[in-house]
Amino acid sequence: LASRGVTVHLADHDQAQARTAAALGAGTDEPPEGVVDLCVVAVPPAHVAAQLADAMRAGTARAYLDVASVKGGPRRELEALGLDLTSYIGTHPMSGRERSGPLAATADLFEGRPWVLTPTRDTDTEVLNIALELVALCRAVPVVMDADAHDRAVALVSHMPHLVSTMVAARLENAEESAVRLCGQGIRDVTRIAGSDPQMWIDILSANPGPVADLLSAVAGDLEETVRSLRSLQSADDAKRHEGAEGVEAMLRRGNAGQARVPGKHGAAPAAYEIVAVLISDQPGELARIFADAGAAGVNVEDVRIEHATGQQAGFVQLMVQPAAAPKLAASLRERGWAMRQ
Ligand SMILES: NC(=O)c1ccc[n+]([C@@H]2O[C@H](COP(=O)([O-])OP(=O)(O)OC[C@H]3O[C@@H](n4cnc5c(N)ncnc54)[C@H](O)[C@@H]3O)[C@@H](O)[C@H]2O)c1
Ligand SMILES: O=C(O)C(=O)C[C@]1(C(=O)O)C=C[C@@H](O)C=C1
Repeated sequence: LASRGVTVHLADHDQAQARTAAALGAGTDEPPEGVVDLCVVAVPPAHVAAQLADAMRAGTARAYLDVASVKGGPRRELEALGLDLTSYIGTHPMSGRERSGPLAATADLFEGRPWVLTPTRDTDTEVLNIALELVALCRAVPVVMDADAHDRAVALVSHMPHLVSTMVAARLENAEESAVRLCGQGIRDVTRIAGSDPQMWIDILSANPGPVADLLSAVAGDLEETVRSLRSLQSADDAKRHEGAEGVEAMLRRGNAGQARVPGKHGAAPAAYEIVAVLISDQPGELARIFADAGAAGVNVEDVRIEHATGQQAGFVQLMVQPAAAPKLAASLRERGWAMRQ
């Protein structure tokens, strides 16, 4: 917001956090002089209602919103406090980090991501419009939903996956070092969010336990079925092994079908890009150089992933490009001296 010319006043119960955010260019930690247009509350879900109530009673802003990961609970808490909620709208940007605090923040975090807005019949149109302006300034994609429908949806796409990631990561806790050192990109993808703050997630899960328990129980059913198939694969009997393989294959194919439904950039269907993998060293400026060389080759890089090699000052950059452009890009980069993965 600050980079788009909005005056942002930062406040936090831990002053050092607001000061750090201000030092990073996110705004000022000085309080505003008068009433502001919009008050954005971004505190752990259990504190949202109290924080909003304080701001509303102090007449801080013309409109109020929160960004908590759950919507039904905070709304009901606010209603119980007897506040006038015409100036409030509950929202949730569907993008985040597994680390907390201003040092983990990035200015482009919400670009192209859904941002849920949960207006009710009581919400002022002016307040909804201010929220839409915020979403547009952050270059996110607004999605209007009912608060409880939102909570059921995020149980499926965020809360249950968080627990499954956590359980996979938990298997590593006491694993042999000789096994853990082999961690590749697959397990990094599956476990990244398991590094999140447990207190924040206790708040989130406490506000949405039923839908998450139902989904986890369905996952437990799939786990049991897959264990049965794998046990059949261990059998000496051909027919049983065949049955086991069919069971595992059916599970893997269901996974393919679900994964294909995960939206790509800007909510569009995932594009089928070709990957051009280039070896880079951990030197400053390597990425900039490779992007400049891709640009010089006249190829648009659609997406990028970086794979770090354990214990080495090197890694692979996966440049995702339109399939037709991949051979041209690979040839041009090779010509400019880059080492490519075949
Ligand atoms: N991290 C994510 O992935 C993500 C994504 C979308 C929404 N959210 C939601 O955003 C909110 C903030 O999450 P975050 O990841 O930015 O956390 P964070 O830990 O980075 O920031 C929370 C801040 O709130 C402050 N704080 C805590 N209690 C407070 C209180 N009572 N009064 C004032 N300040 C208080 C903390 O000092 C901290 O600076 C949460 O409601 C979370 O559910 C998080
Ligand atoms: O990618 C992350 O690190 C997240 O925290 C992401 C994520 C998610 O599940 O997508 C987690 C919780 C938030 O409510 C919104 C986003």
